[in-house]
Amino acid sequence: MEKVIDIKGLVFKYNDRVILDDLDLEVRVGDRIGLIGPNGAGKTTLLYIIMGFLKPLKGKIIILEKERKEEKDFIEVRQRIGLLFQDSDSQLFCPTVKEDIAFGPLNLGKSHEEVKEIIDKVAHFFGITHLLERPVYKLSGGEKRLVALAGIFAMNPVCYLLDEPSAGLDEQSKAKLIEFLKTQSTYLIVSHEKDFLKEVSNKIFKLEKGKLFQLL
Ligand SMILES: Nc1ncnc2c1ncn2[C@@H]1O[C@H](COP(=O)(O)OP(=O)(O)OP(=O)(O)O)[C@@H](O)[C@H]1O
Repeated sequence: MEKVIDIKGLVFKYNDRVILDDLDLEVRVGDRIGLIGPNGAGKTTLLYIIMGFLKPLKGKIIILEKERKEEKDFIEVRQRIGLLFQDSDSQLFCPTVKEDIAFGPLNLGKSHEEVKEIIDKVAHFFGITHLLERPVYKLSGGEKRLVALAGIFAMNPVCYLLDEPSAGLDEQSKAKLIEFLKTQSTYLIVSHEKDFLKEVSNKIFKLEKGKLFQLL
């Protein structure tokens, strides 16, 4: 597989307002893409369309070499592409951190033994072992972000879509995030932090007036 995502001629409107206007996007294996753009430009909307949460008016969406149109086409997409929501509260819904991280791999059919090993590995990597038994709602914003990242990492996706992953992270947690990204090969990151994006991206695009412009 060469292209993970191949989108052509995407048009999306909220009511009569055009958000994405004949937009093309390719994410190839090995692409580490940074996506910037003004508030309200449509960056999150684009990620939601890739995951099948929003339906475009027009456009061809090929993900993992298959055209995706209907709801059922996106089941595989959601199993193999990891989305980090901008708001961690949209991501975390289990009573405890441990259950939240276990949810994805259990859903993928991993055994309880395998899931236990995965939880140990990702919790250790993100330095959140001490949080595993804690209720999710009692975590701080930065802790929630790390737990959400660990939950996606646990699913071993082929590509990550990360919506402002560094927002609210302290220096140490941001360094962890960067270390994590260096172990991954294919991702698209939405962020307003240009220095962070320069450090972790090999291509940078700007979304403006409904279209993507390559800056780097
Ligand atoms: N359900 C909705 N109905 C109407 N307009 C909406 C709806 N959801 C989002 N929008 C609008 O669509 C536009 C694009 O939103 P989106 O969240 O994709 O922007 P963004 O580029 O991710 O912005 P930010 O950088 O602020 O996170 C915004 O102007 C937003 O107000």
